[in-house]
Amino acid sequence: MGTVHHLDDHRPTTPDTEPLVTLVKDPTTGPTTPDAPPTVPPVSRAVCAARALRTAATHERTRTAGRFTVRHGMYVVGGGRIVARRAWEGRTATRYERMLRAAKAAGNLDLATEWEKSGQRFRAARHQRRMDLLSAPVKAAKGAAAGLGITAGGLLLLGIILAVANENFADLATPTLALIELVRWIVLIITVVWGPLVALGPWAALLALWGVGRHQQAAPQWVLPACAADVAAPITPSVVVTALRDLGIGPLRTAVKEMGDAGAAMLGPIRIAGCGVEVDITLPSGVATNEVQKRRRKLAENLARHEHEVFITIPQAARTVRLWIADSGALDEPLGPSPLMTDTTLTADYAKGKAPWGQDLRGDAALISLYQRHMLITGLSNQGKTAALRALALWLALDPRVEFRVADLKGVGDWGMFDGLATVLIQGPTDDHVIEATEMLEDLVKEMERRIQAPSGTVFTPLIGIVDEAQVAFMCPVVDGEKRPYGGSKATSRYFMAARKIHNQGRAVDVLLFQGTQDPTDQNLPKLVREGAHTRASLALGTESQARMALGDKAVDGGAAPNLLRPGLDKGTVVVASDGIRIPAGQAALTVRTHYISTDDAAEIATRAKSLRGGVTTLHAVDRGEERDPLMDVMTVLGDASRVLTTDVLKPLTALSEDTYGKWSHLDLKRVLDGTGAEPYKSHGRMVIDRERLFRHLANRDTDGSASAAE
Ligand SMILES: Nc1ncnc2c1ncn2[C@@H]1O[C@H](COP(=O)(O)OP(=O)(O)OP(=O)(O)O)[C@@H](O)[C@H]1O
Repeated sequence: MGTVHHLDDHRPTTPDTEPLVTLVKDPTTGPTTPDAPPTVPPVSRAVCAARALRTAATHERTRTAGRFTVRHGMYVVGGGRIVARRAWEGRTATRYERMLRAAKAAGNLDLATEWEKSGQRFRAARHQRRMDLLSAPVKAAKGAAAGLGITAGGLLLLGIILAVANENFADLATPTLALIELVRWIVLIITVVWGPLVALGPWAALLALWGVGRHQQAAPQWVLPACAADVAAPITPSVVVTALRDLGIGPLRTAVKEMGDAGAAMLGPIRIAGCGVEVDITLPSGVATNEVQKRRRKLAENLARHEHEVFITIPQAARTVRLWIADSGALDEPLGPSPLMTDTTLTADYAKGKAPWGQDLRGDAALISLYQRHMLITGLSNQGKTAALRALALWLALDPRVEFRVADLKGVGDWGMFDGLATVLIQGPTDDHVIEATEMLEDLVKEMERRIQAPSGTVFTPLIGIVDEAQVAFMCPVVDGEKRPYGGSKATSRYFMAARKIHNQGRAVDVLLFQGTQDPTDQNLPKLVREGAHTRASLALGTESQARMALGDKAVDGGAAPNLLRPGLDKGTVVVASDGIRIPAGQAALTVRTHYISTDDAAEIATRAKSLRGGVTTLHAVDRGEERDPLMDVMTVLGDASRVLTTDVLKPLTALSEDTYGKWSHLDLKRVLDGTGAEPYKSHGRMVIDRERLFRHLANRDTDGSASAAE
């Protein structure tokens, strides 16, 4: 009850009584009454003191001061260690042995032999010096005696000359006395400064050790100032070796420790490469290249970089990894405009030319050949997939021989500029659009088969089918009259089978398929379709398994990692696996920052492409022979009856046009009637169509049509 009472008691309390805390902390103190002054148990003071002590000890200023003290103390200790080691190494063969071990660990046997020989030479010279030392005292005594004799003789001679010159016999001893006076003065000076020298000497020595330690940053990492790990730290051999040592790979750590300063023997020259540097590292035996590859983030952080700023590839040389390390922040700089925009006279050559797509990380132009290669580009939503794919198509459009058939299953106008350039342009996300896109692909298959049967040697113009947002097609649930699904990846799936056929046989007759898809899964991008593309490119993706879907196992195992691109920040950066682009030997993929061509700029390029070719008439639906008006045909079939069963409509429709309605199902009927107000509905348990409603729709449609025509 005491607790409740105190909670409700609003009388002022002195700060050090802390009644509430005391009651809560120590329920054994018994109930308190409002009249009795609150008791202050001794434990609360102890708690307060401990708390104050802890606050003081953990305060940021205390910690900084502590780190400062430890750091500078450790500089002296570390400096002492370094000086001692240097002195020791100067007198012994340790240095040669260390270098020998380093060269052996790095697998460089020639260098090891060199160091071994140097060590032997050092030992032989040292032996000689020691032997010379045995006879040194006798030589020194002789030398001293001779020196003394010469000096005394010299002084005497000088005295004689002085005595003769001054005609004073006493001058004979003057030079000797002057020397004695000099010695006396020197002794006097030394006795005066000796005291302060002895007092200051140790401090000067400590200062020197501190200087050495500070220069070498010889203190534990946790006490070093933050700027020691400067974000923009330049990449030096010692930075790379330390980063490798601290990767957490046991044998690598041991090898680097054995090598000490000589760990840099593992590194090739550090070369400037675009907006970063590149260095090859020959790993010591016992360390596999993929062990380093797996630790990309740690390596990057050890190098004071972000993960996306370090690329690890495996070049041809055995046991070697190649690091490309970006200058801090350089990858976030925007890339200049595309040559398609800057050079208005640019034309393209499908067979021999290469599309200027962007720049690789080294800053070299990334040029890609599209000749006889199917293409697949994937990525998360809004990362620049359409722009990257469209940039390639726009370059191809500058070759007037190339024919395009485009289905954009998003349909918000990203491909609108291909109107008047492509022979087919389907734009929209509905099932109807998927059906049209499928038919477009099936037409490509027919054309491909026709070309395959043509006499050998026939030259074909390139025919490029482009399906953007192809995942919409694979996920389409609609089934045709023969119960064949448009979507899915079964042997009966129409889109899938058409894509497969083009993949299998289109290349040789220049019928190609370019597909763009989003956020790949096994369902929206079936395995066989993924693997049928010769050029596979990926923008930022969510996971490594998606990266494998996008680029294939080989590329990912070789270091391709679109899943490590940063969604939103790395827009337009693609990882490409293709034999159409120059990929450095031993690498499986290339990271390309693509030039961004906006929709407006794309329209400008498309206008130029259109001027290169005669007018192209673009079909917005695939031509299925005679043009029929399904609603009018349904109306005809309904005749005078006010309501007709849907089952009774299909047959007469087929009689009207076998070609158009022969394969129609109830679903097709429903599809054309959707949105008309005359959709089939249930009457007495069976689906019917109402004549009156359809009539009303047609009447309105015709009025609207003539009204808009009159405008
Ligand atoms: N190369 C690039 N460099 C910089 N920004 C780019 C680049 N490409 C695209 N972007 C930016 O990304 C946005 C999305 O581009 P785009 O429409 O091509 O993406 P997407 O992946 O096709 O998107 P979604 O498939 O979700 O529609 C663009 O509006 C543009 O701002």
